[in-house]
Amino acid sequence: MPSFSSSLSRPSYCSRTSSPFLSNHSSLINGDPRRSLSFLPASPQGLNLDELCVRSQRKSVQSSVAARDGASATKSIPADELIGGLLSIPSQEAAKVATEPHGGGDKSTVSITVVGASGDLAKKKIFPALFALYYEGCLPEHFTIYGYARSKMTDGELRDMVSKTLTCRIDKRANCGEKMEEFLKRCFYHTGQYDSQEHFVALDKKLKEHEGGRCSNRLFYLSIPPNIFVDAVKCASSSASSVNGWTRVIVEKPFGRDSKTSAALTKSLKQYLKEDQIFRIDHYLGKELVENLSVLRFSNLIFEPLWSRQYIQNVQFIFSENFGTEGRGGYFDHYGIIRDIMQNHLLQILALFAMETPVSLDAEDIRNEKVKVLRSMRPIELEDVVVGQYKSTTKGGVTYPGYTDDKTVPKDSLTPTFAAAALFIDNARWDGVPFLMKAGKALHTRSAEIRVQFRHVPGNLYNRSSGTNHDRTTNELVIRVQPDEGIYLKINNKVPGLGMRLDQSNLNLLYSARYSKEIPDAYERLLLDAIEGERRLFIRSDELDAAWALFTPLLKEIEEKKTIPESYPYGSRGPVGAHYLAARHNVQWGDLSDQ
Ligand SMILES: NC(=O)C1=CN([C@@H]2O[C@H](COP(=O)(O)OP(=O)(O)OC[C@H]3O[C@@H](n4cnc5c(N)ncnc54)[C@H](OP(=O)(O)O)[C@@H]3O)[C@@H](O)[C@H]2O)C=CC1
Ligand SMILES: O=C1O[C@H](COP(=O)(O)O)[C@@H](O)[C@H](O)[C@H]1O
Repeated sequence: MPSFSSSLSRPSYCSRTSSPFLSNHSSLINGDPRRSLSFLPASPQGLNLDELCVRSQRKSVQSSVAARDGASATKSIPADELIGGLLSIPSQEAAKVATEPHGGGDKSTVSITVVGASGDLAKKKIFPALFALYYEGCLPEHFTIYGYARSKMTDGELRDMVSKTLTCRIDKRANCGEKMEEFLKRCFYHTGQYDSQEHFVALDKKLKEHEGGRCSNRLFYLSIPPNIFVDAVKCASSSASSVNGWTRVIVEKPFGRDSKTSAALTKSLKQYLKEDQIFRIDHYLGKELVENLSVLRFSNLIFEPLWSRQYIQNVQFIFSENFGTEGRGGYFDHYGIIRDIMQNHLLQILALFAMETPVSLDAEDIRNEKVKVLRSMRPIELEDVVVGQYKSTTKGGVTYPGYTDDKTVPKDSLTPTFAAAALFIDNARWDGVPFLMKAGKALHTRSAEIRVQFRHVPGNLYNRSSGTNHDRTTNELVIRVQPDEGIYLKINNKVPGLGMRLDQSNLNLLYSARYSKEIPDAYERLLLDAIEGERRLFIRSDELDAAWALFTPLLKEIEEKKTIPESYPYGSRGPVGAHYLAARHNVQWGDLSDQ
């Protein structure tokens, strides 16, 4: 098979040079192919690490920043703003940085602080993703990981906790134990309050010890409840920012619960951080098949010409989980499925799916196109939405709890655990095409997929000759995000034999059959991107504003009218209302007819 890999010497697993996105980005946008080799900071201004560390002494650098309206503008930004609010590099350190020769990644460090390290997400996703990156050789030579939380823990206890969550890649178990040991030795813990400058100053001191006078880059991952985001950012930025490299903060969702609260959060964060330091994570954008969506469309001649109202009858974004809110009812009840899944994960995929061809594969060009799609969306009508809530059911002698059986959920809660909606994009490409979304918890299966149903063949010859209505069996392209990642295209074919019977079959790219490699977790990709300063898969503030502008009026209406969700049994296919909704738009849910 032809290989698209470049000869750059980054480990092949984490090298995204085979991706058109990164090859363009690293070599053309930053103009410095070394960035992908040595973890030089991906500053938007195209400086390499050596330059940034030295120039930060001079108080001012030229920085090309993405303007909020998406246009790129070059303006002068004081270096102290650029690097996170502090500029107190000791002169010996500065001199050291300035006199070191260019070209090596070995004089920079990356310190990753997981804020909220004792929590569920940190254990489940962040530490395992960091280990996977280390295991595959994707982390820079000098890196340190700090867990930060209020819980009292020693370094050893953190390592114990983390070690329980680590797994090895299926295809490389050989020296896994050794790698784990090495990784754990790079993990440390600091106990502190999220609003204590003093505790962050102490963290800073420890980080500096590990950084050993090298040019330091710092990444903070806010894996804490949203009500303490701003406190933690305030303390991290003013007491533990890097003084000579970059400082970035990954912020987990929820980013507010409506336009107003989201804008307030953004405003507060921007008191302490520049937009280009904020990495708003939507982990669905880090999923392999979501990444592949643009590749599929823009690098295959056969798809892009079909990508419009002319050939596509409807598009479906389906998310389903076969478990309830177990353990997260308190959080969930405040948000509901529309905020938890639709306004972010599904809408982000929709925007990627429907955007116009970006000018380039640069983050700003892609995000500009996504924003345009979001701004072109028609306000969502309540009548185009169905909400549901799961109820208890007993199957095979086992009783599954209803949503309101969760002790952390009020008995009279109207929070939807299921929603289906028809959305429209009022632009020339998509005029009149229903974009259906469906998301639910406690359904019969766990899956996430994108379904593209094409129009019927005009004047289908086989309708006439066989007397069968083949208009029902249109082509359908399915991108199965999870599980069993794959892409398949439903086509019509003749059943072999002397007669003329038509059948529908799948042209199937099943990843597990095609590739022996394990698919990386979304958090691995996103953490690596944040370390590299690649913003393409993170949400820019204007994207977030547009997403909330679309959903806020609907959410308000649902809440004000106290819309009663339709009940559905735990483990079922969801409320029947979803079928009527689809039928009103002349659509059948593909996941139901595809069993
Ligand atoms: N868990 C998941 O699957 C997902 C989580 N997220 C988001 O990621 C973030 C972290 O999630 P998760 O790990 O589940 O959260 P947790 O509830 O587990 O909280 C993480 C840590 O924050 C501290 N904490 C919890 N509540 C408070 C509080 N009221 N005040 C101060 N500190 C508190 C605790 O650490 P300590 O007491 O030691 O300080 C806790 O271990 C949240 O924003 C969540 O919405 C997003 C997607 C999925
Ligand atoms: O963001 C969230 O996502 C998870 C589902 O993520 P997945 O990668 O396991 O599909 C969902 O369970 C959770 O409610 C939501 O907050």
